[in-house]
This record gives sequence, structure tokens and C-alpha cells, in this order.
Amino acid sequence: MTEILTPAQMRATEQAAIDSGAVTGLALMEQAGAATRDSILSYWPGLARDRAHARVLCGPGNNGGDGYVIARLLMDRGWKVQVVAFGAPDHLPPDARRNFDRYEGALLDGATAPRPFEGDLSVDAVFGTGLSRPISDPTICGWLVEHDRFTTRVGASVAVDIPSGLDANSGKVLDGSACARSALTVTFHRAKPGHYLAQGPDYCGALHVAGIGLMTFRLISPDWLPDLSKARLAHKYDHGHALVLAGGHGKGGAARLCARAALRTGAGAVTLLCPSNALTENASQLDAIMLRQCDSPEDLRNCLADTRLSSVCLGPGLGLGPEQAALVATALAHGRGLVLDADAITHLARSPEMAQTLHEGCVLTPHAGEFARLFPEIAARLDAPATRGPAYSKLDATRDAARLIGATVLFKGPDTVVATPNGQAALHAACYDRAAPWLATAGAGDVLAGLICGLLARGYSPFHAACWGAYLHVDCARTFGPGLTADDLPDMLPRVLAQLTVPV
Ligand SMILES: NC(=O)C1=CN([C@@H]2O[C@H](COP(=O)(O)OP(=O)(O)OC[C@H]3O[C@@H](n4cnc5c(N)ncnc54)[C@H](O)[C@@H]3O)[C@@H](O)[C@H]2O)[C@@H](O)CC1
Ligand SMILES: [K+]
Repeated sequence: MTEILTPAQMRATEQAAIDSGAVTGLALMEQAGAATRDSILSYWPGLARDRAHARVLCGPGNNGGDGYVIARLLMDRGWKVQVVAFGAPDHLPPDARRNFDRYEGALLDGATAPRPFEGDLSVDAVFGTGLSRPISDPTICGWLVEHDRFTTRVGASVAVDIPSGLDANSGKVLDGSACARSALTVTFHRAKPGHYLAQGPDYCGALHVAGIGLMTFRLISPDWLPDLSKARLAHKYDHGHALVLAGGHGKGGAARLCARAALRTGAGAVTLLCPSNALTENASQLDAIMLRQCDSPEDLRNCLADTRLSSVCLGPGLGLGPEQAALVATALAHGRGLVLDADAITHLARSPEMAQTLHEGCVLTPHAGEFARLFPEIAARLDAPATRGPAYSKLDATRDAARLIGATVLFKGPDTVVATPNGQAALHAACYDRAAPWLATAGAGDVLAGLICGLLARGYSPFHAACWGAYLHVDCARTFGPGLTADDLPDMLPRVLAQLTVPV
């Protein structure tokens, strides 16, 4: 399903992101310009090679501001660029004005008579979603006619956000307005109705929808999950190798639950690492899962030297002593996909230096208590009574935590929120038709950590592994139903996966 936003919804999304402090209008404009440049270079690879000559028509608003960014970025690549500027610079909105000032190339006043362009690429950044009335200014109309002719004659032309003169809401050319066709339209974040309705497709040419770093927040739903089947001819290590660290003698149950879940997600191999005093205990309870001794950070380093290892999980039943803290530090130094749960989170909370070594490959899976230990100020803000709307939410808290710590955070609960350091976020709410009250059972969290570790091993991103792990976790619980214990969860995965995947 591809979501479409009306221009008003798009403006509200941008404004909300700016108001939240997550991004500035200037940063969005820079991203919009960079995304357009990237689309140009990928759509016309020949131009990318040849250091082409571009003309950019820049309007009096923020669409024009995008145009100034594009002009600068193409010049940075060695292109020859000419901007045709409409409207007085002093009347440009602030972000567009900043980019007008940063552009140091050739500039032609848009009030001069329109002339044909003999270069390689023409860019229409005259009006975007701010178009509110027909374009009637004869000189602007003349320049748009030139752009339209260039599209027919040369072919390499781009509309920024929407062809100027086209209404982004209806796809209609405003009555009596000039409107220029382009070969390619690059719009931002989401397509608008006008790209698809009425005359829209005819004027847009091809359509690229480019991300500009706007935060999104989605519900984790089955239509979002990938086909988790295994490739027919693949080798086991093609599906990754997960490593799970276990605690000492008598403490291995949590790690075994975690390892079983990781293997059931389809990871090619799972190895449990444990101290020598726990080898017998674990050996007597594991078959498909490999077992290896680990009594020191040196042992862990040796193990991590195997390049086939694609993810690691630490925390369930690990222990809170200094030896285990050293293991967490060693795993973090290795930079692989890493799930940090339970005791590993406590080690991070105790050592700000260690927390600083977290990286983008890490997923932290705190429950509310662990979250409060790791992020006391954020937790206090979340726990404070909501006296005014909009009140600080679990979504806000998880996003702030992920940004602060520089890793993906999955904040557990019946309402589980996943967020990344760049503000991407998703929610899995085990309520309504997804309620899973039997999931409130000892060891369920260890299984979740294992699911995420297995998906990381298979090559999914930390964000997706966390989101899909949360979804599978609840599906397993719902599939088993009443009487569920954590041991049952991994054994439910085959049934859950069979419903999600295309049978081979
Ligand atoms: N708001 C944001 O944060 C972002 C906006 N972006 C760009 O900004 C565009 C929207 O910018 P604006 O809202 O400044 O609007 P536009 O740049 O589309 O239009 C500028 C202004 O021209 C005036 N105008 C409308 N119709 C006219 C006409 N027929 N003749 C003469 N003047 C007319 C209006 O006062 C309008 O505000 C988007 O399409 C997109 O390209 C991007 O930079 C991404 C971030
Ligand atoms: K435009």
C-alpha cells in the first residue's frame, strides 16, 4: 500500500517535524534538493558522467528554494548551471533566501524575456504545493512555455515537487494557468493526489517519490512483513549465524529460550556461548543449537573473528558481574548487529562510557524498569501526569531515547514502540484484535530478544528486525493461546511463518 498525502497533510507533517525540533525547514530543503539531484543522476546516468549544463527556474517561494539547492549541488559536481530567478530576493521566505545566498553561480533575472535553452537539463522549481491561483504573469508563463518546449525537444527536464501550474490536490491545471510538462517529477516524502489524478500524470512524466528525512510513525502490521521464506538453493550460512551469550551454571534457561527463538526465525545457524561450568547443563538441553565455551573476553573475541557471524545477543541470564560487563564491552567493540537485553541493559546503565560505544547496528530492548534505569530523565517526563495536550507519549520517549543513545530502541510493553536514532518509529499494540495477555509470562522477553537476533542474522536492518520480531512474538502468543509459557513461543513460529510466507 502506497500512502498519498494531500498538500495540507504534507504541510502539517513538515510543520509537526519542525515543531518537534527533530528537523529544521532548512534541513528539509537541503534534503529535497539533494534527493532531486540524486533522482536526476540516476534517471539520466549519461548526464551524470558528462558534467552537463543545467538551467534552473526558481520561483518566489520554497519551491524556488529547492531549486537554489539543486543548482548549488549540481555545480558542486562540476556542472555548468544557470538560475533564472523570479521574485525579489528580499521577498523570498527565509530558508529559500538562505539558499539564494549560498548559490554562487550564474543568475538571470526572471523579468527578462524568455529564451530557449541550449543545454542538457531544465529544472522547473517555480511553484510547488503553494500554488494558489492561476499563473498569469506573462514572463513567468513565457519561461514555463520554454521549459515545456525543452521537454519535447530534449527530454531531460525535471519538475520539483509538482509541475508548476498543476494543482497538487486535484491534478488539474488551474483554469487559464500556464503549466509546464516535465519528463520527471521528483516529489518529497509521499506522492500527492495531483500526481495521479486528472491531468497530473500527463504533466509529471515519470514520478519519483524521495525521502527527505521526515519522521514517520507506523503501525506494525502483517502487510508490512517481508516474505521470510528461505531461498531454495541457499547454504545455511547464507541465512546468517547468530551468537547468544549465556550466563553461568544454572542460569542458562533465558539464553536457551533466546537461542531457540533465533534459530526458528530462519537464521542458518545459532551458537550458544557459555562459561565452562555451564557446558554440561547446556549440552544436555540443546541439539540443533551449537555450543561453545567462553570464559573471557578473549574467548569472545576469538569467536567474533569468524566473519560468518552476523548477529549477537547478550543479556538474558547473562549476569551482572564485572566479567560479564567486559563481555558486553567486547561485543560492542566488534560492531556487528547486536541485541542488548536484560542484564546487558543494566551494564549500559551503570557505565555511561560503555553506552557511548553503542552504534547503529545495536537494538536495545528495555522494559519500563530498564528504560527508567537507562534514561531516567526521559522516563520521568513520560511518567509525569499529562496535564496539557499534546502530552509527552511513549513514542516521543522512545524516539528521544534512540536519538540520545545512537541505537535502535524497542521499548517493550503491551504497547511496544520501536525507534531509530534518525526518528523512524513504529508501534505494535497488543490490543483489540491483537491482544496477547498470556504474553505477560517469565522468559517472554528472552524469546523476543532471540527473534530480533535471528532476523538481524538474516540481514534485516535493526529497525526492521525489531519491528518484525515484535510482530512475530505476539503472533506466536496468540497462536498458542491460554496456558502459554515462554517455552511454547519458539515452537509456535513454524505455524506463524507458514501463514506469512509463500510456500516453497
Ligand atoms: N515546507 C517545507 O518545509 C518544505 C517545502 N518544500 C518545498 O516548498 C514548496 C512549497 O513552498 P511554498 O509554500 O513556499 O510555495 P511555492 O513555492 O509553491 O509558492 C510560493 C508562493 O507563491 C505564491 N503564489 C501562489 N500561486 C501563485 C501564482 N499563480 N502566481 C504568483 N504567485 C503565486 C504563494 O504566495 C506561494 O506561497 C513545496 O512544493 C516544496 O517544493 C521542500 O523544500 C521541503 C520542505
Ligand atoms: K515545480
